[in-house]
Amino acid sequence: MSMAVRKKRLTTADITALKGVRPVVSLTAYTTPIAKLLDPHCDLLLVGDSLGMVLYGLPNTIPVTMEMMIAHGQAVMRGVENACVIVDMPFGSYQEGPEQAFRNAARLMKETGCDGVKLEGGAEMAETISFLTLRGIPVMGHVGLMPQQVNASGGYRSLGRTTAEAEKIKRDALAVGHSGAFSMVVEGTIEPLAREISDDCPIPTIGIGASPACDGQVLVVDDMLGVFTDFKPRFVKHFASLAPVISRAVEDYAAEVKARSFPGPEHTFQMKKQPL
Ligand SMILES: Nc1nc(=O)c2c([nH]1)NC[C@@H]1CN(c3ccc(C(=O)N[C@@H](CCC(=O)O)C(=O)O)cc3)CN21
Ligand SMILES: CC(C)C(=O)C(=O)O
Ligand SMILES: [Mg+2]
Repeated sequence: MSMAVRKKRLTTADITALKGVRPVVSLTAYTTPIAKLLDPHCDLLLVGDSLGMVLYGLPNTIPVTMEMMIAHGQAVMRGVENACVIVDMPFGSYQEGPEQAFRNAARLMKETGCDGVKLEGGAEMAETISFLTLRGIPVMGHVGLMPQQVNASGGYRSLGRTTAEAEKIKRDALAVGHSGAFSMVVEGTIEPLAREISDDCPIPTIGIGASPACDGQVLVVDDMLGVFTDFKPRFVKHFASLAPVISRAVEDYAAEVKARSFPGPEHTFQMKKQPL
């Protein structure tokens, strides 16, 4: 007798348990077909608010809404059977305090079926992270370069080069690390600082522009595939260059339409052959 066995998706607890075992593999995902392609190879898929810049052409992540995060969270959930799925809380949906954060995080969980949420912030967010985790919402932290602070920090630059800056980020990481968060993103920090944080925090650090010293890595999928090319930060590696592939395909299509060589007979419907 054989039973159909379905392997269960990774939980946030499974991600935490990977610390000290092997690096956590993570990428962003925003759509069902891309989630299906990434799912077998990734431990964690992040529905990042970077979708505002990557999918919607916005100048930064500030205008991203709950409705956008819910729509794309639902799309990604339809494509996964292995990876843990985390949805970014957008700017303005959690900074007022723990109650506002819980209300919006619960909405993301209920309406998408995701495994947890991510929010940006250091020591000032530790109380909010504890409030959510104690009430059943797994939270991923995000310290170092925090893109939702772009209007306060005046741009996207790597951090931790001065001792004052490094000490603040260290304090932030430790506060998040002891707040109940299951894991945290460390973004845009120098290697020695990322190593110290990873050594001293009890939860996995997932780096982006934060060196190989982290307990895992994450990249924006459109960056690593070479689809999104408006800017290329130093930390991005193009594992493929799809932009020119897409351009060439569209160029060929345009030429064939103009030449009437597409659609061909194999793409064309005809009347059934009738008996004479
Ligand atoms: N497509 C995309 N990829 C990302 O990694 C990403 C987003 N969008 N949107 C949200 C934030 C913004 N991020 C960014 C954007 C630009 C740089 C950048 O241009 N960095 C330069 C300068 C670094 C410095 O001055 O220290 C670099 O060369 O890395 C870094 C992070 C990271 N996140
Ligand atoms: C790159 C990750 C960490 C992120 O926050 C995003 O994609 O929005
Ligand atoms: Mg984000």
